[in-house]
Amino acid sequence: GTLRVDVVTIFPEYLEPLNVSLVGKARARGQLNVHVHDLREWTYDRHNTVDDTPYGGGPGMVMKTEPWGDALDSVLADGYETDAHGPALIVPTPSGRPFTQELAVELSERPWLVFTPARYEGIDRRVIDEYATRMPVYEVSIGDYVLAGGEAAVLVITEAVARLLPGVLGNAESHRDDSFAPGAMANLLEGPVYTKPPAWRDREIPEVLLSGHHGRIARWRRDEALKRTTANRPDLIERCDPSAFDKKDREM
Ligand SMILES: COC(=O)c1ccnc(N)c1
Repeated sequence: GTLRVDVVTIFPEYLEPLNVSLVGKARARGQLNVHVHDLREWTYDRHNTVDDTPYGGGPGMVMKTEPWGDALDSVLADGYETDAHGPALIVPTPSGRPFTQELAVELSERPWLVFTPARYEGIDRRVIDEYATRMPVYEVSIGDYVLAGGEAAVLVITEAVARLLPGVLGNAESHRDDSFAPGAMANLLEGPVYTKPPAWRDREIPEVLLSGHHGRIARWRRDEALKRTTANRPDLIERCDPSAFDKKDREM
């Protein structure tokens, strides 16, 4: 089915990239419906105020409840079930759960994602509490760093989810060997890749890749993946399951 994505933001122009490339094609094919809403449409004062100083003091500003409540009620007014077929609220925040390929898969199986990117200091907690009574709320971080707003995270999450939709990625198989994809490659980074020409500036292709020997090629790729994971992500190494590779090799 079609995935519906709604984004409520004070920077609608930031989401323009969702109209191009992979996500743009998925939209054109009707696999994805993206609606971007300007939060300021739901402000009624002269300055279109969306934030205010934090109770309890402290730096920065917090986004106010009323504009969000009116905006989300309007977005959800299209009617929705409150079960697995209904919308989920996705709140990008540095204090959220880590966004992973596994979470991307989980979100890609839902019919409707409503994103509420906010400024760094966040949205008044009562907004999340209010909508958590009607739908699943995913507070999601795309990494251990702080952004000025959550819009870039919406682009990241939407792209990671959209490419998993059936038919959106040309080669359906390419999910299987993704870094982090479940199965033998779970928790392993992909190794080096090569294509024509066979020689470039005196640099040639590893012989094994030209051998046509699929078993040796798979083993070489596994070893290269293990090398790269050890180098770049030692935290993943103890989680990966090399025995799964042996099974895969035996199949070869
Ligand atoms: C304002 O949002 C953020 O700064 C943010 C959102 C999601 N992930 C992050 N690492 C930061």
